[in-house]
Amino acid sequence: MRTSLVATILAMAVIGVVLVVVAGEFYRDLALDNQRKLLTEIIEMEVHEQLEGAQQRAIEVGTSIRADVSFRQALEQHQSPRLEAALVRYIERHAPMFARLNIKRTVVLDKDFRALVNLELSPSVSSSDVLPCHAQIERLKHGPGNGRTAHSLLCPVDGRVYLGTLMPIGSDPVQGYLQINTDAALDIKKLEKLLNTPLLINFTDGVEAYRSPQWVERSAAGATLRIDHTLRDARGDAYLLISLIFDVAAFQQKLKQTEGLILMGAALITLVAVLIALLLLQKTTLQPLGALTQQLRLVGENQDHLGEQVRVSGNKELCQLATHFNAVSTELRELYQKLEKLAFTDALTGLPNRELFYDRLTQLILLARRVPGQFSLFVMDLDRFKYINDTLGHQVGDELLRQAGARLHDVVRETDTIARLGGDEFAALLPKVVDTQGAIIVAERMHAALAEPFIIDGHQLNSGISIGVVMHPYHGENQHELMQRADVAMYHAKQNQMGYAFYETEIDKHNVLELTLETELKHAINNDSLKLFYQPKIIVDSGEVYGAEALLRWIHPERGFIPPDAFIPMAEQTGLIHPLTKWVLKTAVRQAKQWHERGMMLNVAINLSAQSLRDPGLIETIESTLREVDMAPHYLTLELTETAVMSDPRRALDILTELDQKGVMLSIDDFGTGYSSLAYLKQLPMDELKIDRSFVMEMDKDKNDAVIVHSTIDLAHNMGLKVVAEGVETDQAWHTLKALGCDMGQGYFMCKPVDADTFMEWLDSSAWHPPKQQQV
Ligand SMILES: Nc1nc2c(ncn2[C@@H]2O[C@H](COP(=O)(O)O[C@H]3[C@@H](O)[C@H](n4cnc5c(=O)[nH]c(N)nc54)O[C@@H]3COP(=O)(O)O)[C@@H](O)[C@H]2O)c(=O)[nH]1
Repeated sequence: MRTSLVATILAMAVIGVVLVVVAGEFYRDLALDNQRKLLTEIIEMEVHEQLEGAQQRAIEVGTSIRADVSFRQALEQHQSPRLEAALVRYIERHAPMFARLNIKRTVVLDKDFRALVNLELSPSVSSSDVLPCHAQIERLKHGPGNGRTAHSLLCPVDGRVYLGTLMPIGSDPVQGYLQINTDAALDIKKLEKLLNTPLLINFTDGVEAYRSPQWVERSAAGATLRIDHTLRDARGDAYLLISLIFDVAAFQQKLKQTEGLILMGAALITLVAVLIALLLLQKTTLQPLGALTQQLRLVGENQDHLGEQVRVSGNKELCQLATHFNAVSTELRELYQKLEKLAFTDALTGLPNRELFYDRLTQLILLARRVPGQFSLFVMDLDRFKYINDTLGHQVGDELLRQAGARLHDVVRETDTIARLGGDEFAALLPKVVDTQGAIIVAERMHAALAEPFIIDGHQLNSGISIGVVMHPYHGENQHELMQRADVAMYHAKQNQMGYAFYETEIDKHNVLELTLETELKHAINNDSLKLFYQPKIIVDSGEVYGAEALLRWIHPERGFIPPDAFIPMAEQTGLIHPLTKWVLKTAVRQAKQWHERGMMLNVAINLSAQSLRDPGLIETIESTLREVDMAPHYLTLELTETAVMSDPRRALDILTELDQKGVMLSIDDFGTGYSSLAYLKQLPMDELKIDRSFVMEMDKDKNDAVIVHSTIDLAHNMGLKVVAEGVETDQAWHTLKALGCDMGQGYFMCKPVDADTFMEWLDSSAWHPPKQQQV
C-alpha cells in the first residue's frame, strides 16, 4: 500500500510539473501578447504625438503667416495674385523651416471656403489646381463652430499622406482660412529613430511609402516581434499601414529564464509538498494502518492478543476504524473466553471437564520436570449411581452429579482441580498434596462428604464414592500411566468397598485379570460357554423331588471351569449381572418347561442378586419370559439372599410384593448369614426360607448350629414359611432334618449340581422319585 500511495503522490507531482510547464508556455504567449499590446499602444501614442507635433508646428507656421502684413492686406483686398505673391515670399523667406517641417502644400481659402491660393512646395513652390484634403474643408464648412479653431486631418494625396491643418484667419469676422499640409509619412518616419527599430510604411493599396534599410521580412523564430498600426482617413478607411519590428530576443531570453525559475520553484515546491504529503501520509495513514495490521497479525498468531487496544492518531476515518477494531477485538475476546469456558467446562456441574483436567495434568507433569516436585491425582466414581439414575430417572441422576461435584469442590483448596471426566466419574488434581498422609486426609474428607445422604426430589439417597489415588512421580511419570493406575486403584477400592485405595502393583495384576474376565464374560453370555447346573430340592417327608435350583457355571475355553463366586461379584459391579440374570432366567424356565412336557412338574429356582432388584425391567422380563414359554408362575422360585434384600429394604418390599402378586414363589437364601431380623422378614411376602448350608453341614457336630437350624425351622413355620435346608451332605443330616420337621433338603447327599442331561438321568435312575404333579 505504501508503494502504491507513494507512486500516486509522485504521479501527481509529475502532473503538477507538467501543468507548470504548460502554464509557463501559456504565460509566455500571454507575456508576448502583452508585449505586443504595449508596443502597439506605444506606436499609437508616438504616431499621435508626431502628428500632434506636426499639427502644432503647422499652427505655429500658420500663425506666423497670418501675422505677415502683406499677406493680411492681400487677403483683406481679396487679391489672389498679391496674396499668392505674399505667401510665396514668406515661404521663400522661411524655406528651411518649411523644408524641416515637411510642409508640402499651403492653401488659402476665403471665408466662404473658396480657394484663393494653392501652393505646392515640393520640389519647388508652384501653384496647383488640386485641393489637398478637400474632405477637411467640407467637414469644417459643415461642422460645428464653423471653423473658428484650428483643426487637423490626415488626407491621402497623390500617393502620399498629408496632415492637413486648417486654421481661421482673423476673428470675428473670419476673413479666410489657411491650410498647411505636411507629409505625415515623414513625421511618422521619426519613429524609426525614436523607437530604434526598423520601420515599414505601406499604403493599403500596396504602395510602399517608406522602408528602413534594416527592415527584414523574416527573422529567427521568436527573435522579433512585428507590430502593425493602421492609419485611417476621415471616412474611416484604412490607407496607411505602419509596421515596426522589435527585437524581442532579450525579452524571450528573460521569459525563458523566468520560466526556468518558475519551473525550478514549482519542482522544489512539488518536492517539498511530496515530502510533506509523505510525512503526513506516514503519520496519519501508514502508521495507524501499520499498527492495525500488526495487531491483526498478532491476533492471528495468538488469540491471547485479542482485546488488546490499538491506539492510533491521525486520520479521522482510521481512528474510527481503530475504535471499531478495538470494540470488535474486545467482543471477540469475550466470545472466545466464553467459548473456551464452554469447551473446558462440564455443562452439568460447572466443573472443569476432561479436556481441561488433562491439560492441567500435562502442565503439572511438565512443571515437575523442570522443578522436581510431587502431586496427587485422584480418580473417583460414585457408588450406586447407575442404580439411582436407572430407577429414579435422569433428572435425579443429574442433580446427584451436581451435588456430588459441589461437595467434592467444597472440601479441596482453591489451587486444586476437581473435574468431571464423564458419567459418574470425577477426578482431582492436588498440586500441594505431596505425600501419602496428605492424600489420605483429602480422600477421607471426600469420602465423608459423599457418605452424607443426598436429598433430591424428596428422596433420601445414599451414594458414596470410591477413590483411586496415585502420587506423581512414584506411581507414574506420564499422563497415561497416572490415569490408568488411579483407575485401577479406584476399581480396587470399589470392589472391596474400601472408600479409597492407593495404587499397588499387586492390585493392578489382579485388575488386569478382572478386566479381561469382564470382556470375556460379555462374550460368554452370547456363546455356549455358560451353562446351568441343576441341584434338586427334595421334600423331606415324601422323598419326592420338588424342583431344582439352577446354578450358573462358566466353562472357559482356555481357563476351564470358573466357579460362580469368581465372576458373579465382578458381574454385579460392572452391570453385567443384568444380561446374565436374563440369560439364566430364560434358560432355567425353558428347561423347566421341558421337564413339564415330559410329565415332571418340577419347580425351578434361580438366584437374584441385589442389583437385580434394582433393575427396573426385572418384573417385565420375568413376565414376558413366562409368557413366552407358557409356564405358570408358581413353577418359578426366585432366591434372594438376606443381604440383597437388606441393601434396599423399601425397594425390596415393593418389588417382592409385586412379584408375589404375579404368583412367583419367593425364597430367602443363605438365611442366618446376614443381619436381617425375622421381624422385618415377616413383612415380606416370602414363601420359603433356606437355612445356610454352613449351619446344616455342621449341625450334627455343633450343638449351636443344631439349635440355630432347629429354631429357624420353628420360627419359619410360625411365620407360615416352608423351610429348605441347604448343604445336606449325609444320611444323618437328612434324618435330623426329618426329625426337626424341615420341609425340604438340598445337598450333595441327594445330588450335586449337575448339567441338564445328567439331571434328567438322575431323575430317571435315582431313588428320589420325581413328582407326578406339583407337590407344594
Ligand atoms: N446371582 C446368582 N448367583 C448364583 C448363580 N448361580 C450360582 N450362584 C451363586 O453362586 C454361589 C456359589 O454357588 P455354587 O458354587 O453353585 O454353590 C452352590 C452349590 O453347589 C452349593 N452346595 C449345594 N449343596 C451343597 C453341599 O451339600 N455341600 C456344599 N459344600 N455345597 C453345596 O451351594 C451353592 C448353592 O447356594 P445357594 O445359592 O445359596 O443355594 C452361591 O451363592 C450361588 O447362589 C446365578 O445364576 N445367579
